[in-house]
Amino acid sequence: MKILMFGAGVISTIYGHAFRQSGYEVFHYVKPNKIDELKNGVQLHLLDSRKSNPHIQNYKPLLIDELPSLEEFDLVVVSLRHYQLESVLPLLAEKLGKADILFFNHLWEDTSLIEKYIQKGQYIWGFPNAGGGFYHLPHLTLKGSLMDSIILGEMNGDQSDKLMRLTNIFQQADIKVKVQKNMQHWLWKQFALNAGISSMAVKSGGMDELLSSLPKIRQAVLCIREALDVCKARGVNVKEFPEAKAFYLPSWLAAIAFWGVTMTNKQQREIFKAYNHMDEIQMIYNDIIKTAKELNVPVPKLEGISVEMKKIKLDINEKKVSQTIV
Ligand SMILES: NC(=O)C1=CN([C@@H]2O[C@H](COP(=O)(O)OP(=O)(O)OC[C@H]3O[C@@H](n4cnc5c(N)ncnc54)[C@H](OP(=O)(O)O)[C@@H]3O)[C@@H](O)[C@H]2O)C=CC1
Ligand SMILES: CC(C)(CO)C(=O)C(=O)O
Repeated sequence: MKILMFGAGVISTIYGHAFRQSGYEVFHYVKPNKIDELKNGVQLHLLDSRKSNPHIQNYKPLLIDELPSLEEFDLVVVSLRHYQLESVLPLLAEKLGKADILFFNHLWEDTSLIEKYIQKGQYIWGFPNAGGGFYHLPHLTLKGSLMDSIILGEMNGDQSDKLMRLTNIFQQADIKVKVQKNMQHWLWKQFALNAGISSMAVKSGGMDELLSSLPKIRQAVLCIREALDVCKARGVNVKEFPEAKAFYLPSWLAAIAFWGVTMTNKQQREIFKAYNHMDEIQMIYNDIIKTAKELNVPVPKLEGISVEMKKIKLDINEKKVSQTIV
């Protein structure tokens, strides 16, 4: 089995490593300037819910800086920040041939963006149940978690052969697949959850500060509800997703439940704490606010964070985590 990971970001590295562990031949297509940065590999500090011990290991990705024909591969995984997608679509389309692509990231547009370049039947969407961030300690280190399941679904809800084939590939790496019938709505809902949580983390001065304060978590719950209102205005029945429905409990109860999850699920807590893409947080926030304006959805709590969001520059979490694991 030959797999191409587009890039060597957090998600591509975590799953590239998991695929290699299960015997697949994994290549990472990276920009030329990354070859030198990655030549000594990446030190992984991963909580892996498939195993009892944390995973501490050096991963040396096989790197290529020229994209070959994608038909050579059994699976092509593209996991980028949502706002990077558009810039890579022409290149992917040029190299695609008869191959299929798994997009494995957030999406806030609709799929017409993708279909300007890639036909409906040639891609599928998934979402990782993993995450974290890179730290220079000074060796390049990826701190985060890998859970034992992912989300996957055809945009039209079909149980296609492609879906089955991809499910098998993940299952052989001990990763279960939870199939979503309405992937577009699932992705919008997920984007809204991210917007609410990560913008309140910024407002709180960091994820630790947020997760250790019930009043702040309650504010995050209220922000999430506003972001979910934007999804509702796009026609999403948010209550059909249990992880979103929980935020409609009375706000203190929802806050306690959320805090409880982060206390008991140490992998999820680690993802929240190690995640450090401050510019992505800013873009997700800006996108939610923009759509709220377009659709006339009031989002006063989120708008109340605009000053802090504009000031985002430095990576607060990076400093904290580096102190704890060196
Ligand atoms: N990190 C996390 O905890 C989680 C992330 N996600 C989602 O998964 C998606 C991916 O996230 P993540 O892996 O963290 O993001 P990263 O920024 O770590 O990874 C994206 C990678 O793609 C590379 N890239 C971008 N454009 C190109 C290009 N033209 N050619 C080659 N490489 C390119 C980037 O390289 P460069 O940096 O050089 O531009 C970067 O290494 C996002 O939607 C994110 O929200 C979901 C759950 C958790
Ligand atoms: C960890 C988090 C919230 C990024 O912080 C995420 O899981 C997501 O992007 O949906």
